Amino acid sequence: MTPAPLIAFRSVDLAFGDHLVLGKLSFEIGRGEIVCVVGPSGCGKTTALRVAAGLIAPTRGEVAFAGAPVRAPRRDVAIVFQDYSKALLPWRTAAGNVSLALEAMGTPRGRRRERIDALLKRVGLFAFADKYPSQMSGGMQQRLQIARCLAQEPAALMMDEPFGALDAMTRQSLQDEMLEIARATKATIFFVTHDLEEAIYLGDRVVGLMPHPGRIGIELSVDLPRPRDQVTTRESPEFLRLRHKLYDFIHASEKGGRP
Ligand SMILES: Nc1ncnc2c1ncn2[C@@H]1O[C@H](COP(=O)(O)OP(=O)(O)OP(=O)(O)O)[C@@H](O)[C@H]1O
Repeated sequence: MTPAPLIAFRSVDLAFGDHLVLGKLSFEIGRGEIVCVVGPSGCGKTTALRVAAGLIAPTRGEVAFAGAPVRAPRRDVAIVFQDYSKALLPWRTAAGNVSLALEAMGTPRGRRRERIDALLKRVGLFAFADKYPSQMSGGMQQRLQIARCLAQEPAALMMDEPFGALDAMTRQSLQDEMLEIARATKATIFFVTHDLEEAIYLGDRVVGLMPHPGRIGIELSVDLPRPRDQVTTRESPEFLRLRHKLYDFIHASEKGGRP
């Protein structure tokens, strides 16, 4: 018997006024699975993530989390936004930003320091505990946002273009750090990206949405060995085959037809 999915979209419609953004969207994400969602601009990727996170309610249908309908944001679901500068408090140090999440969780004062140190170590920022976000690079600020999310000990991480604002080298190192975090924490990851190669590199599965309204256009299993490697994985024939399929899908769906 296959285990019950952690996240299940069940025929989700989402309309903003009379604009139907998601139409009968159905797909599932298993526990511990990394599912990357791609699709042309405006097809509803962010909207799907916001529905799954309980930030917006579906117009029809439901998203279930561990079998229960999602009706509001959950403590065990953390969201990583692209815009780290808005997600962090500029007047708090790195340690202070992580502490905020622990305070919200009700972690006793005496246990916070140890947790903060462990979380900052996990994202390679231990030496920067006393620095303010403005004293950190974009990549470091994004790692700090991730550390703050991990403080929630989330069962699922919802990541909306988290590396979209970073340069190529920083992006690759954060991809690898994220994969290591996923391996170590066994968190389930719903990852939205424009970058088809990023989706294949990270994912166990890639879901491509078609627009008007947003719905599944393609689902690809990524049978590439882990741990993945920025050079050999990206050069492998299977990676190139998947990339080809996804590019064809995006081009066709941008033109409005199925590939
Ligand atoms: N709060 C809102 N009110 C009205 N319309 C919205 C709202 N949020 C999103 N939309 C519309 O819903 C559609 C899907 O937006 P969404 O941001 O989910 O797409 P996306 O696939 O993530 O796009 P992108 O790749 O460009 O980030 C767009 O047409 C957008 O204008």
